[in-house]
Amino acid sequence: MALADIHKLEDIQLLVNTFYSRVRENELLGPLFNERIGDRWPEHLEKMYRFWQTILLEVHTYTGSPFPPHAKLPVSQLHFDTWLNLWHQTVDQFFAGEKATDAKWRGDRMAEMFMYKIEYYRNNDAKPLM
Ligand code: HEM
Repeated sequence: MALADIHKLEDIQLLVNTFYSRVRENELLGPLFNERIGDRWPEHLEKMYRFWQTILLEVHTYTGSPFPPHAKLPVSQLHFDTWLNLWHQTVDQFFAGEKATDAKWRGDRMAEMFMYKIEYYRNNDAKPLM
């Protein structure tokens, strides 16, 4: 059966829940997330539904600043590649279409931007404003 595209909040929830359950089990990424998030996983997942709902469904429920929690993470390109592999795999497992393609493209762009900014702040002793 052909896969449907991402249309509604329940689709985002399936995507986000499956993705983060894989992240938590991942050897490289799991400890990084679990150590920081601890017992706040329900809140993190809720926030990520809002983030992706805002980007993909244009329902503007996310009002945070995505970058600051990443600014000082001890991560390299390998962490972002691992994150992106899991994200692409999870999107492709459940969905196909314009929104699914956009979800992967947005993930790529955000990862690229985060890695760039992380390196910039590492090399320049400056503080991120947003
Ligand atoms: C190596 C890859 C990544 C790691 C290790 C990582 C880790 C984290 C951690 C630890 C938090 C903070 C949770 C908390 O303490 O509340 C967070 C928040 C968040 N992450 Fe990531 N992340 C990664 C990649 C990404 C990418 C590629 C995106 C976007 C596509 C993203 C979007 C977000 C957003 C929107 C938040 C919530 C920010 C807020 O508080 O409003 N992350 N991430």
